[in-house]
Amino acid sequence: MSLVTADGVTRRFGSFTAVDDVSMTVGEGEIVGLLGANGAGKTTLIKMILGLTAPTSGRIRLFGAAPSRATRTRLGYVAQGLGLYATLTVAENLAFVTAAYGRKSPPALTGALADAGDRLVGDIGLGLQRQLAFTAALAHRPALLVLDEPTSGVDALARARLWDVIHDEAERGVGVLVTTHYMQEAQQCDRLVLMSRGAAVGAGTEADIVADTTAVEVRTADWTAAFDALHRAGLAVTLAGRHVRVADTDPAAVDAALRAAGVPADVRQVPATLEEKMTRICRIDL
Ligand SMILES: Nc1ncnc2c1ncn2[C@@H]1O[C@H](COP(=O)(O)OP(=O)(O)OP(=O)(O)O)[C@@H](O)[C@H]1O
Repeated sequence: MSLVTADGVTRRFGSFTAVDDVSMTVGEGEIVGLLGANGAGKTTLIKMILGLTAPTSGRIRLFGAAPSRATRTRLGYVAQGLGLYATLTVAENLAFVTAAYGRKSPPALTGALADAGDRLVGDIGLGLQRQLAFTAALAHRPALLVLDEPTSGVDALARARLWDVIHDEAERGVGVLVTTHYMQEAQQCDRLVLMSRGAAVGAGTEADIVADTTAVEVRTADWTAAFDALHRAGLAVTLAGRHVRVADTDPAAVDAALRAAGVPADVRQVPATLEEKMTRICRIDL
């Protein structure tokens, strides 16, 4: 069953279109990633799915019905700003959220959160705050988890732990909608929706999205000179090990820039990575 269905959803703010005719679904046990540059419309789409903002046109269905107080009790939401109370303790925050969802007692705190139970949330680190926000969002056993940039600002280990929780929930049948800027996180999703300037410009698996997009790989003994020359030519150049890669261009343009700088190199067209596909889209956004 589809937990979320967005059907041709548009949201305007005055004459500005923040979300433009987006259709998407999230099914049971599915992790759907929402990707896009800052301002692409991800948070606005999430707010419409949660029922916090009404679409200007189009239709949202949450558990088969229009978003409402009733549907809201079946979802867990971790906002970008986490929505915790800095002047309450860890335990008090959890008790408060649990009560707000009408459950009698909060779940037992475990691990580092248990050790920090009596500390004010404002005094604990961001990694632990994010862990608490997850625990609070999951306390009432929601059928759908909506996560807006859930791991931004936390270290790699804490990020991996949070993703373990996300995968565990999905395995129990919970649907997950997650926005992220991290390509490694995007690769953990079952499906992706790419947003640019409010519109969904790509959808499907990573392979579906990258499709036949290509990048250029440069092999050379003098990769620092090659990187420098391509950067100065205004190309989207990155380093992958000692290989120089250039997104959103063709071999002829790269060859010309390298020749002009007098850097001998072997230039070839290769399949793009997801990140390079995103670079392409984000450059269009600028
Ligand atoms: N209430 C509002 N009034 C006017 N414009 C808004 C409002 N909310 C969002 N916008 C605009 O809509 C666009 C999309 O914003 P949104 O927050 O959805 O993007 P985003 O993809 O979530 O970006 P980010 O990753 O930075 O949060 C932005 O240009 C933003 O300024």
